[in-house]
Amino acid sequence: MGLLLHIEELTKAYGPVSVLNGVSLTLDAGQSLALTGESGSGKSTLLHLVAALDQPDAGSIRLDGVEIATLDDSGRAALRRDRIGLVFQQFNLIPSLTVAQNIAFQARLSGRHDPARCAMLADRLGISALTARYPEDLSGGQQQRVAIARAVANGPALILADEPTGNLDEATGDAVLDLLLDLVRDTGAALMMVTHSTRLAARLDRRLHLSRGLLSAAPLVA
Ligand SMILES: Nc1ncnc2c1ncn2[C@@H]1O[C@H](COP(=O)(O)OP(=O)(O)OP(=O)(O)O)[C@@H](O)[C@H]1O
Repeated sequence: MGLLLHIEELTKAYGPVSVLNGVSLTLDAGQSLALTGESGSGKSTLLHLVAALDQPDAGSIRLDGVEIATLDDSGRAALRRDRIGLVFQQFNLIPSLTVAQNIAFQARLSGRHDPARCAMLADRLGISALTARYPEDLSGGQQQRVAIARAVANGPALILADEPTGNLDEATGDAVLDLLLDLVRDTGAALMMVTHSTRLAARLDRRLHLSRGLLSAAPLVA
C-alpha cells in the first residue's frame, strides 16, 4: 500500500517553549504506528497538527500528497470530516444526542452514514446496549468507546488516536485495540496512536518515541 502521511521537519513552539524541533515521519496506508513519550513531550501537539487543528511554525504535513498548510479553513474541515478519524483525550460527545446519534454524527455530515457499520462498531466496542442513552449517563470508559465508534464510523483513511485506551481496563483496552487493528487490516486505514502502554505499543507495526522535540525508534520493551 502507498504512502499516506508524509511529515517533514515539523517545528512548533508555544511562546518560548519549543515543543517539536524537527519531527519527520512517514506512514503508509494499512500501517499502524505507536507514539510514545513522557507527559508533556508533545504527542498531542503532533496529533493536533496532523489533524489540521493547529498550524506548525515550520515544516510540512502531506496527506495523500496534499500539503495541509495550503488548505483554507473549509478545506481543513473537509479533511477532518472525510479523511481523518479523531479520538482525543477529551471525548467531545454531544450531550443532547444519544449514543447512537453521536456515533453516526460525523458519518452523517460526510454523507456516509451506514447504520449496519454503526451497529457493528457498537457491538465490537461493547456499547450496543447503551445506544439509546445520553453521554452524561455513561462512565468515562463507555464515553471513550462511543468516541472511538464515532471516529471510525465513516471509514477514515487516517485514524489519529490519543490514548484511546486510557480510561479502560486491560481487557476492554485490548478489545479496543483489536478493533482498531482490524479496521487497519480490513479498510487499509493508517493508525497513529499515542499510548503509554509498551504492551499495547508492541502490537502495532511501528513504534516511535518523542523526546526533546524529536522522534526516535522506540525500543520494544521500555
Ligand atoms: N495551547 C498551548 N499553549 C501553550 N502551551 C501548550 C499548549 N498546548 C500544549 N502546550 C505545552 O506543550 C507541551 C506539549 O504538550 P502536549 O499536550 O503535546 O504533550 P503530550 O506529550 O501529549 O502530554 P500528555 O502525555 O500529558 O498528554 C507541554 O509542555 C504543554 O504544556
